[in-house]
Amino acid sequence: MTAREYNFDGLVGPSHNYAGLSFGNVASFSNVKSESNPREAALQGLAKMRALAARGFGQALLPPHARPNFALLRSLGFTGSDAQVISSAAKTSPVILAAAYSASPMWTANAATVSPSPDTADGRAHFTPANLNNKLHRSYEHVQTARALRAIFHDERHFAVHDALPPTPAFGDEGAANHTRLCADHGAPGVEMFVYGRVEFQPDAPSPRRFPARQTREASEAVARLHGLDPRRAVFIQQDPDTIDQGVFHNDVIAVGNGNVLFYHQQAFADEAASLDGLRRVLADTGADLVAVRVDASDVTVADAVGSYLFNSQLLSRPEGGMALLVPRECRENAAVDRYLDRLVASGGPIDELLTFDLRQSMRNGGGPACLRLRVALTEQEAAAMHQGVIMTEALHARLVPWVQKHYRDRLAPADLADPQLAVETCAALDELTGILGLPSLYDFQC
Ligand SMILES: N=C(N)NCCC[C@H](NC(=O)CCC(=O)O)C(=O)O
Repeated sequence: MTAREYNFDGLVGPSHNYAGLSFGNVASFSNVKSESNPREAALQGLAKMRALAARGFGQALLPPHARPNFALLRSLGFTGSDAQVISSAAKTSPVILAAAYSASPMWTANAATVSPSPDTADGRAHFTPANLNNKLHRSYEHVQTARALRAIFHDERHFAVHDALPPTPAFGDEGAANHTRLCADHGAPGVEMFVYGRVEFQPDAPSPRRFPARQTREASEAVARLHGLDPRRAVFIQQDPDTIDQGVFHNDVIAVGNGNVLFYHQQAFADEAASLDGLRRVLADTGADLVAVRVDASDVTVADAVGSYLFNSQLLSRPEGGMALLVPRECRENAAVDRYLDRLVASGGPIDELLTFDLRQSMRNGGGPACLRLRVALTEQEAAAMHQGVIMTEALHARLVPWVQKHYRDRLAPADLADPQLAVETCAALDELTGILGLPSLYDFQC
């Protein structure tokens, strides 16, 4: 069956800001309390979506979440009118207010894990929203994510959207950022590779010492079970705990795969040789040969990988053949990475084109091109069955740009989160957005 990969990018919400909420994410911590530009962030994201759609890649979007999250604030004891809730949270605990205001759902690689229909026992595409329970500001995203996914993938003959895993450290789940599907073809059964940072029920297993391992093996195994994956085609690999301690808080900061190609850093996995052997063997059973593009530490250090987000690139199969690597501008500004990339595309290997995008606003919170997208491989029938209003087209882009320009601020400082007007503006923006996307009643405030 022919199938095509769609990248569902997170549309950046109007409250995009730098609050330093993600311990272990170097960029989030370094840019804490600096001023953001939500308008520019949204336009940078839209420019990427538009360019990929224009090149013939499947491109769609996931809408932002309502902010601030009043349910969270009220559950933590802030009372009164919406304006009073904001004002008392701002006075008592600005960090809680920032958590309730985070635009982090823009990083849709963490929205869910997706198994396309050729991999699952019931022949449907399965989605499990990630519980993201390692960070307060991300731990409640799954509620709205499930709602949006159920609205878009509403046809239960084709799609199954599960609830998130139990929100407890044993089942820490960060979604597709730690999940890579390798295959001969999107429409053929593939190998699903789950990368975890620690094992809850085996306390002597290696784990990082400095920064948290957000994904557990137990969570990855549970998602594979929920999706009805064939155990012979699901592979579980441990991330190198030392790289987590150097700021590699998700596997997609150190490796990316597409088709039969795995582009990865030598220090990505705890046991590189065994991991690669296992993958190669399992992939061979599906009729595909693994092409491993290994980046040596002598060419690019882990620090350079984290600073440039080389591996947080999108590896894309061009409709006309060959693969392009979409990298953030920071890769061209890092001398070692820049040199490496020039050699990579000239090497005669599978990656023969570079696309460079300015995603600085998102990058400053540790979100590169690959963080901004959720990959969903769909057959033609499935693509026709999903909600069409979220598919990126020139026409949709042309409606969204003025919508952003009308509603988004061009500067947001931490103190601005205390301004009750920001909540009013956000609500108006999202209300209008549901009209543009044709997704009525997407948010609680609309019910
Ligand atoms: N690697 C992938 N797939 N995603 C990147 C997510 C970045 C996100 N940053 C933040 O949540 C920062 C928010 C702040 O500090 O304001 C995170 O750490 O979870």
